[in-house]
Amino acid sequence: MVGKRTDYLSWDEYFMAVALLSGLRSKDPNTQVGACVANSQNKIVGVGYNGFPWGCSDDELPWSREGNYLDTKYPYVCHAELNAVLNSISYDLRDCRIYVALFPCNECTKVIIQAGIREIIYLSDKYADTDSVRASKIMLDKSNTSYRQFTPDRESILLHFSQ
Ligand SMILES: O=c1[nH]c(=O)n([C@H]2C[C@H](O)[C@@H](COP(=O)(O)O)O2)cc1CO
Ligand SMILES: [Zn+2]
Repeated sequence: MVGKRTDYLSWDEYFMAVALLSGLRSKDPNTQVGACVANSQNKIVGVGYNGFPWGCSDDELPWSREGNYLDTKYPYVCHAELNAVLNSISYDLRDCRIYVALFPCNECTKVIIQAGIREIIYLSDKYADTDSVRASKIMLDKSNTSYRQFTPDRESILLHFSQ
């Protein structure tokens, strides 16, 4: 009897990889964030990445990090998590999980909690020492929304377009 493949992706690896793949769509030159929402049946119900709102051209708005506020990306960019929730095919995200490349900021955390998402699985926590992420954790703890860091069992996943 031929047994099953053994190196198939786990659900966590699969959804995190979809989040990272989505992040590759981002035009942000500094930080590309992707997010993937999966429901309790392990179906993907929303994906997103950081980018400017509909109709706001990437060629007309700045991707700068520094300078006058209005000349930076910060007031304009929609975060990956917000887009994943807004792009969702399901209105009700109760009991879903969200996979994100970067720990959610406080504004996305509000969106995640209000949408009813019950768990955040993140890869990087590079802004852990900011008040935004501290506020996220305060709100997540109070609302009993769990979060855990994704610990990969493999270094990378390779995709080949030529078979
Ligand atoms: O949770 C997040 N989700 C998300 O999409 N982002 C986006 C906004 C910006 O485009 C970029 C952060 O830019 P920077 O690392 O250069 O400050 O990542 C940032 C965060 C956390 O700050
Ligand atoms: Zn955010």
